[in-house]
Amino acid sequence: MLKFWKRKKPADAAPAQEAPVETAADADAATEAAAQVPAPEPSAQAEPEPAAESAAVADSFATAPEAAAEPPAPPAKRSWRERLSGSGFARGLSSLFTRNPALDDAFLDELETCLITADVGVAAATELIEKLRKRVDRREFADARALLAALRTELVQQLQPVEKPLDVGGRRPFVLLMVGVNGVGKTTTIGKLAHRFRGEGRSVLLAAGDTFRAAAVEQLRTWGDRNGVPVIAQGSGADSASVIFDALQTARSRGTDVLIADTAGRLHTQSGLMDELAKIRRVLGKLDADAPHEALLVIDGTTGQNAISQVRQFQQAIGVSGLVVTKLDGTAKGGVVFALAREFGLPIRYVGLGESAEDLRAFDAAAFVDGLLPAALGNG
Ligand SMILES: Nc1nc2c(ncn2[C@@H]2O[C@H](COP(=O)(O)OP(=O)(O)OP(=O)(O)O)[C@@H](O)[C@H]2O)c(=O)[nH]1
Repeated sequence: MLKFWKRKKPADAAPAQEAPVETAADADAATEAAAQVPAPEPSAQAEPEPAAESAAVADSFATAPEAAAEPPAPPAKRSWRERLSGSGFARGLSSLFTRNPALDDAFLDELETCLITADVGVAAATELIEKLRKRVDRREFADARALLAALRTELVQQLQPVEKPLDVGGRRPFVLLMVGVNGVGKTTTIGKLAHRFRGEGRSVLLAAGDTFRAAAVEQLRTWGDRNGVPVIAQGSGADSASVIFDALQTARSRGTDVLIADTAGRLHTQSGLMDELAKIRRVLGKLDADAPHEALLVIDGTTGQNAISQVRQFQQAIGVSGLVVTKLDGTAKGGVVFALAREFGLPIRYVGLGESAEDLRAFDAAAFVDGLLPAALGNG
């Protein structure tokens, strides 16, 4: 899980088998990789100590300085298609189009089933297929390749409204609250985000607000140490809102750019834990009426349509302002991204395409769709 923190020699870091640049998605990957060269951050020791800081907090800071001197080198980055080609969506479409099908009703029905099976959602899939069916009836497509190009355009158009990158530059500290159900990849995403923001030359502070799971604080500390990022913690069993409040006070006194607060994973049906999120928002509001500036809900991309009810419940509890969809590599079907976009229109800030730091990508609608579609016909 921690493999992305291992430092690589420059020769090792070069992409040994990088696919040739073939789409906007891949070109973007290269640009992002270049932008990820970490900039050094002033040592945490050199900053003034905050006035009121708990012993646990001071202890957390003591672990950071050495790592801060040597930020991790950027590892090789793989293309969106490489990461997404194993998804149910990509495999389904690929097997459908590679036999160069005739454009008849049976084919359109199969395509519709393929989209529904890939978690796009029944309403979205039906609507899309009906649009294509009308165009097939008007004989607009010469062959399956032409239809695939039209499908690509439709899919990109569906996702473009939610392609809204997160700008953490407007506030200082910019407070990011991470929420989500158990095991979706929240803590991993925090590690990746810390790495990303450090790479942009920003100072970062982590708040160990997951006081429910004993190992969570240690997990966060490990990532903090590796990235030269201090962690505010009070040990397990502490009040999550109090830890995050402490952290915001510290971030303000230190002039930190970004505060990322972890919270315990919770089932969206656990009302007590959902109430805790509302409390965190209230408590933060005492220091900064607008905090958190982003409430990021992390969704496991393999979850399927259950993701919809998760968003609904977290929306009610805390007011989600952005989404991260993780684990879209591997067994994820991929279509849930379209279902989420259609249902909520919430910005999809990032997607997780793997376990390494560079696999957390700023969401890019065209790159994502190109990664799902068969290369041989439409966009190879
Ligand atoms: N393949 C893949 N695995 C991921 C991705 N993001 C996270 N994971 C893995 O998902 C697992 C769970 O991640 P955590 O970060 O511990 O999840 P969490 O949401 O913090 O868990 P709780 O604290 O129990 O709520 C880990 O094995 C991660 O490596 C991703 O984008 N792709």
